[in-house]
Amino acid sequence: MVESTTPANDGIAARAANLSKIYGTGNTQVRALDEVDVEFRRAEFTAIMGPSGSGKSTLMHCLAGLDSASSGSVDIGGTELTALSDKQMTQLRRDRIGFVFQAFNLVPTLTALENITLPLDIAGRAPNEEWLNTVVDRLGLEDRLDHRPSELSGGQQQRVACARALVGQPEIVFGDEPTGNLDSRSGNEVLNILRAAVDEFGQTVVIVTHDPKAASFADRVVFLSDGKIVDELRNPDADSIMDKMKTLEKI
Ligand SMILES: Nc1ncnc2c1ncn2[C@@H]1O[C@H](COP(=O)(O)OP(=O)(O)OP(=O)(O)O)[C@@H](O)[C@H]1O
Repeated sequence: MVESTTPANDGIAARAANLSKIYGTGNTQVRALDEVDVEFRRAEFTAIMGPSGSGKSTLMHCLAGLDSASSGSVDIGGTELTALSDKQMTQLRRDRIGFVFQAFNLVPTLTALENITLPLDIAGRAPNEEWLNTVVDRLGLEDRLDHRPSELSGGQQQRVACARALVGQPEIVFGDEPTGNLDSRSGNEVLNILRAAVDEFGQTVVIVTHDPKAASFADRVVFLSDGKIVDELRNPDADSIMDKMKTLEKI
């Protein structure tokens, strides 16, 4: 396990400092992130929004150690990611970060339960049975545990993906458009689960979304435009988020 190198009790689960990401070279160069400074507090639910191409996925991928920064730094719970070897980065992603993707990303040949415990199995960690039962129960998956993904609805598959992300009690859960492939009812179920994970279990959650309704479940919405953080809202409602997005899309 990659341990924190600074005290983990500063209340910050993840931090980007002066973070830039440049794709390509010469004429085709794109500055996807432009000196971004942002912090994500523990036990908070944050949504990242912004017009298409503003850098949302790039920011999330750099924060989650799925992509590397061109300059600047990213810190997860006191561990500076740029200082890690590939092996240490893989371990950090496995042990300290949970992921929920738009496309669910479940293993088709495994049952729901096997999918949920897969990251722990790979890490050689036994699940905490009480916590596993709590998560399964809270997500309403008790009678679906022996089913394979193809035998589950999209909403159920995404609930399995949420259980997989939460069961290891990671320091932070990242969601890349976690409701993007779901109807509004299933999407609301997933958002309620993420909200409850924050409120009841002190989980830290950061999602990228295009949907103002989804973002309104968050404690805080951070707005990106042209690779920069340009605004944020606290305790937002869907209307105020939509108004903010309209002004950004006009720029
Ligand atoms: N691998 C890549 N190579 C070159 N350019 C890239 C790459 N990935 C992203 N970009 C560019 O970086 C910028 C930011 O992309 P990013 O996917 O982070 O935006 P986004 O806000 O998530 O967009 P969307 O809402 O459309 O998903 C865009 O101009 C995009 O074209």
